[in-house]
Amino acid sequence: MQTTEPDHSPQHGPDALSPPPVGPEKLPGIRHIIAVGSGKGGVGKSTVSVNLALALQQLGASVGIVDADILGPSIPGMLGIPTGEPPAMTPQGRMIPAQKHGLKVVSMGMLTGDDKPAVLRGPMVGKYLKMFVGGVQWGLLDYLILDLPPGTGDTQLTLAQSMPLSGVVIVTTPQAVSLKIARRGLRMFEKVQVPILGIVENMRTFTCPHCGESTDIFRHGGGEQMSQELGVAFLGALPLDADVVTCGDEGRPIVVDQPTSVSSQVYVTIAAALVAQLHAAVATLKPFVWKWDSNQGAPAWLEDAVRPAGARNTPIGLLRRDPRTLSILWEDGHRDDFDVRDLRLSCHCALCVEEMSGRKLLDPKTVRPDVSPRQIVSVGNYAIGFDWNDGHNSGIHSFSDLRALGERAMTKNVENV
Ligand SMILES: Nc1ncnc2c1ncn2[C@@H]1O[C@H](COP(=O)(O)OP(=O)(O)OP(=O)(O)O)[C@@H](O)[C@H]1O
Repeated sequence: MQTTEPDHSPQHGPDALSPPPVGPEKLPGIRHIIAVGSGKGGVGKSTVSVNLALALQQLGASVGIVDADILGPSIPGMLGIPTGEPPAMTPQGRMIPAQKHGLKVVSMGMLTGDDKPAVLRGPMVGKYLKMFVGGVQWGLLDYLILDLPPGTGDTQLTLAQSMPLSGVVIVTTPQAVSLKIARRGLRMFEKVQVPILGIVENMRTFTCPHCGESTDIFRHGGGEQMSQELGVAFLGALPLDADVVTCGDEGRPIVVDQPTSVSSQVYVTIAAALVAQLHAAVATLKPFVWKWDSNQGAPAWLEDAVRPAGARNTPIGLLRRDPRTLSILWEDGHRDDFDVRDLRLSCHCALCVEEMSGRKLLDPKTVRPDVSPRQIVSVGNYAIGFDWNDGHNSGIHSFSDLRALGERAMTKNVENV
């Protein structure tokens, strides 16, 4: 039988210290299901999952965690939960999760033990995953964290398509190779319409405990740059910290063992940013296919979602102001009005701009004055794609490009005054 601690987890709902989680429950009793993923292995995804869960708990939420790495479970070890002891079951045949440090936990490691590999075929992995989420007596949870295995394969797709995820947090380290793979993982989630809640950069700066000098061993700021490029929130950067390893190995995660350490404080900041993102996500635009002439399928215009500290690259409204003008309202309250022909001219797809040199291939003289969109579609939560009435339909405008375009136009107008 799996040992469980008495339930010290905070109360669900109005008593919580953090802003109450918003939105309808994703599963009965569970407000938000949040996947934590990465492209590359070993970037600290499980460490982040565990400490983020504990930091959310510190903010007053009740939190569960599923070790969705069915083939290589590591969460029991990090939390100090004995492995190979099957969990207790309710009379109705639902699994009772283990409890440690106030978190409710389910992992394949509890069934198989640490050193016995679970040899399962793809469909079985999917079945276990569904059981670990839907077949568990979770009780009331504000957040259920799913620690995904690395990669962009079957498990991630099964989860993304079969679970009502509130979104995914992507963990990366600052090296180029990790960023590249994280970007691929991010795109996969966007393709299957899972909101990206933000990027966490792990192992950024190492501060020598002897001399106090800081070194960026794996470079610096790549995660932040990626978030800007893709218009995705940057949740925070964690230092490279030897104590994180020791704490993880000893089953006492750093947020529990050293709550005042720099790492723990960053975790609490990341948890708060994640909660803010979930609030914002409730108000963000839903996917759309928008017929320009008839305005059928027009996306929302959510003025109520404007926040002074809102993201610059997150649109909260798109509007056909008149047949020649597309307005975009950004979360920080700024509005851009784009002439649709200017948007056609600014297309930078491979047909309009030479990829290697950046040389413009599109001659403005060849673009008719009355060019306008036939259709505009959302592309993940980072861009829109245009189908133009001149037959061109390969261009995608990312929100960060559109915001920059609006800014350039504004500067030009000021210069011309
Ligand atoms: N910020 C950090 N500073 C130092 N070490 C860290 C940090 N984050 C994680 N680690 C260490 O890196 C190793 C890998 O971490 P972890 O197992 O969390 O990665 P993962 O991405 O989940 O791996 P996998 O791909 O196997 O699932 C562990 O030894 C962990 O203690």
